[in-house]
Amino acid sequence: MESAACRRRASDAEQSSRWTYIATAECELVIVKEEPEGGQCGVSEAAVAEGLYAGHEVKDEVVIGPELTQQQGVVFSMQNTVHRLEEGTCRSKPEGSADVAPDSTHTCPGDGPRYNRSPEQQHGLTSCFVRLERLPVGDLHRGKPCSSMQANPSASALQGSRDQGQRLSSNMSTLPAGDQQNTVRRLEEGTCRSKPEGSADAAPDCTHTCPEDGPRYNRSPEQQHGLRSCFVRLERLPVGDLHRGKLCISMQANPSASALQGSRDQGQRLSSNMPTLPESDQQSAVDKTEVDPCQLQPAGGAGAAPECTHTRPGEGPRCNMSHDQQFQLRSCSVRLERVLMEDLPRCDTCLVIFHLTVCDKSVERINQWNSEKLPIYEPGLDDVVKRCRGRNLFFSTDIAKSIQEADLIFISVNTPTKTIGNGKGRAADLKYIEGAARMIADLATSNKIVVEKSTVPVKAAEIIMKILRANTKPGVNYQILSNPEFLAEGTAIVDLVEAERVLIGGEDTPDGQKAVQELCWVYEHWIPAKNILTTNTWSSELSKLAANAFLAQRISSINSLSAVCEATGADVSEVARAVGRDSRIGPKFLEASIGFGGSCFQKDILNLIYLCECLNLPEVAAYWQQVVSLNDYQKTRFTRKVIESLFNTVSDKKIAILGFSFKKNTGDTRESPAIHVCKTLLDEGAKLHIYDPKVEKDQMLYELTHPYVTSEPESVRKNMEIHSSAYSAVTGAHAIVLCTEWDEFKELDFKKIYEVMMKPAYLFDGRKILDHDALLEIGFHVQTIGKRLLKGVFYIVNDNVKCRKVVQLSEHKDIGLDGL
Ligand SMILES: NC(=O)c1ccc[n+]([C@@H]2O[C@H](COP(=O)([O-])OP(=O)(O)OC[C@H]3O[C@@H](n4cnc5c(N)ncnc54)[C@H](O)[C@@H]3O)[C@@H](O)[C@H]2O)c1
Ligand SMILES: O=c1ccn([C@@H]2O[C@H](COP(=O)(O)OP(=O)(O)O[C@H]3O[C@H](CO)[C@@H](O)[C@H](O)[C@H]3O)[C@@H](O)[C@H]2O)c(=O)[nH]1
Repeated sequence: MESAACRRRASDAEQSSRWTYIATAECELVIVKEEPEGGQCGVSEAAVAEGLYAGHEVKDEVVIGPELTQQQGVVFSMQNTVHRLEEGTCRSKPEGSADVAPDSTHTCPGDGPRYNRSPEQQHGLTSCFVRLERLPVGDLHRGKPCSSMQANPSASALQGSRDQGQRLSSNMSTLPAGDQQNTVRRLEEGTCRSKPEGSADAAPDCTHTCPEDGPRYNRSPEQQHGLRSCFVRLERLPVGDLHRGKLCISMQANPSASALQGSRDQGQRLSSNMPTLPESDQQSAVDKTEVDPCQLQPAGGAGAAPECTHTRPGEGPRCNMSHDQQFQLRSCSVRLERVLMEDLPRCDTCLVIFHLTVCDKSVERINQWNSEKLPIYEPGLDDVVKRCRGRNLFFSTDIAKSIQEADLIFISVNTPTKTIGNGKGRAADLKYIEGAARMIADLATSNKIVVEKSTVPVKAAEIIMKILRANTKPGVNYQILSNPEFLAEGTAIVDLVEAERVLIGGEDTPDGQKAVQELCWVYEHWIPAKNILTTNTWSSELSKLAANAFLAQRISSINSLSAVCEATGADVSEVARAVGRDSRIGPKFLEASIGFGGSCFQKDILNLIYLCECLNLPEVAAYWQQVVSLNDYQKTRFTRKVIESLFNTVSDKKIAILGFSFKKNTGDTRESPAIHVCKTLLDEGAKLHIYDPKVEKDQMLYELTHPYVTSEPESVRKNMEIHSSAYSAVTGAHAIVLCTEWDEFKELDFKKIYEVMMKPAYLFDGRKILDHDALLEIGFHVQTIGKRLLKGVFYIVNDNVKCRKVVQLSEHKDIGLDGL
């Protein structure tokens, strides 16, 4: 497929002409008007006239020359900004503007008159849409050319420039877009290895920590200060922010050249009213200002402006503001932000700039999302919700309103395995997807991009498409995209913020590709463009199922080998390490366990199997079926080992279960292998004492008394006890069965535990996380996955030499000193 940058240009070019920014090699930015039908892939006549493009010439008013390269990507990333401008502009009346524009072609929704603006006024406005943003985390370590950072645009260079934002990024433009962020890192960490003008020679006392060789140069604080501006990056504002009409008042002001003169740190200058706030609050300040800029009564401001012509409803009086005050407000509304190095790894900005409303038809869930105790446990999630809820993140059951207001709608509803009817036990139940699509069709009143986020069988987007397009209202168009989610529970935030890849599939039509680019643009706020893959819709849907199938297949493969290890004396961890060292195989997802769990793997492979059966591909279906069957075998094999080791009966024995969630760092119990273990032991008459750091009591009861698990829920309730600590769960137990790899289990005092258990004390480590030698030494009988453990007995040979005699632990007999 052609590059995203090029496609974006091409799709932009299909629309009417618009403004764009072009950077010159001399670190100047010029605004030119782009004439798509004349230019090739975005080069305009004006740009050629400016001498910006070697090899391009104008013939008969048509630009002839080579296709633009990726280098211009950043330039194009600003186009939407500008585009918006022209599209909606503000409804405030700019000074000196004509009255209500009779010929206004503005398409911004909502009421109120619009005003003609002279090109100059529009130019002034463009700077409003510019936003300085800190740079995404992922790209920081590459150490690309420093030379572009030397330039510290002088005050005079800024004079007369109305669009300071552009100025600031002026020296970036000579680098390919993708590399500009790397530049930034160099700056602060090591500074540059290029010799800045007027600097001392290689710094003897250089304390720079930047790795790699080459001399470094001292920079005066001034030079360093100057460099700071390099951290600033221009970005267009997100779609969601643009229709709200919040920015109007603050956009009138166009700070004068003199206001800029003498400022070395334009970034700060632009956000001049921010530094007085604690840094962490600067963004909220921006929001607050946006919420109601017009009603601010600035210190020293005149009273309500009598001639105020703002027409937005529901607003109080507006205040006259001095030029300076306006300048301050302006920078607020525009959200010019200083780039703070310490912010970089956190990616707050990307959470702040989009307005998200999460809707669920479950009132209970939404209430939980709006409460202090969120409905799920996920590391880091509380912080994110706390920071964003009520600002740009909202949880609501008002689905109608949310659908009507949104530009993009993500369908993220559940897609469980069917439990009845055709395809029962394998096919995905798409009733929730269908329900969501019908709701959108009923409620939408404007164009929507509908994004299929749920994991679905191939061709599910067609169902959504059919429903939406069969119910389309006049003036409402839909584009349907597939954008599967690859995050894993327990690491969800990191997986989202630093996604290795984002996959977007769309229709291969101009409108489809335009929608794809809109979504790409959203992700590009924090994901490097090279990590965003675009495909057709069906490839995207299938890739999600395939990814999960591959991951699960690796686990089943290593689990199958764990059985071989136990039978032969090989150690599955060593085998996994050796095999995973082959870069073609890789080390991840080779951890043998009691079997994979979670709401996705089994469901999605079954889904794939069903698809293969429907496509009359029985051999392929059988291949993937084996991954699930092996997983069942592994769970059964482990539980059987527990029972056999305990003299083949667990009836009335007290068994402590450590861990109930399907993996560590989540409270999710869906398809947890612990359920299988517990069910089997309960069926055998055991008394279970369960502890999990994050799973609630009710959730365990729900899972173990579910009709799929037992026909005697009362008996289950009687035979299980849920504990709030591992120590209380193990007291008096015959055996411990560790089902989840929670880190805290590694820290337990097993000597203490051994003391309070029945003897012989058995421990079954289903996750291979404990120190088995130490446990054996304490006296435990230990069994684990993929390794035959030897019971060792130490005895004193002389004063300080310890010798260990090993005895195989296969015969279920307690081995004391007499047995040696
Ligand atoms: N959980 C994960 O880690 C994960 C990761 C990747 C992909 N996925 C996929 O994402 C989808 C959702 O997974 P989940 O774990 O969040 O499921 P979930 O069951 O926890 O949540 C789905 C929510 O959708 C709500 N819902 C259903 N129909 C609705 C409608 N018409 N309107 C509003 N709300 C509706 C339900 O009330 C429920 O709260 C699934 O397809 C899953 O395969 C999940
Ligand atoms: O080497 C391994 C890795 C995992 N597991 C187990 O496999 C299950 C699934 O783990 P993981 O994949 O880490 O968690 P999920 O949240 O289920 O995430 C999977 O399922 C999601 C939903 O589709 C996808 O988005 C993710 O990419 C995919 O990893 C858990 O029981 C793990 O204990 C192992 O037994 N051995």
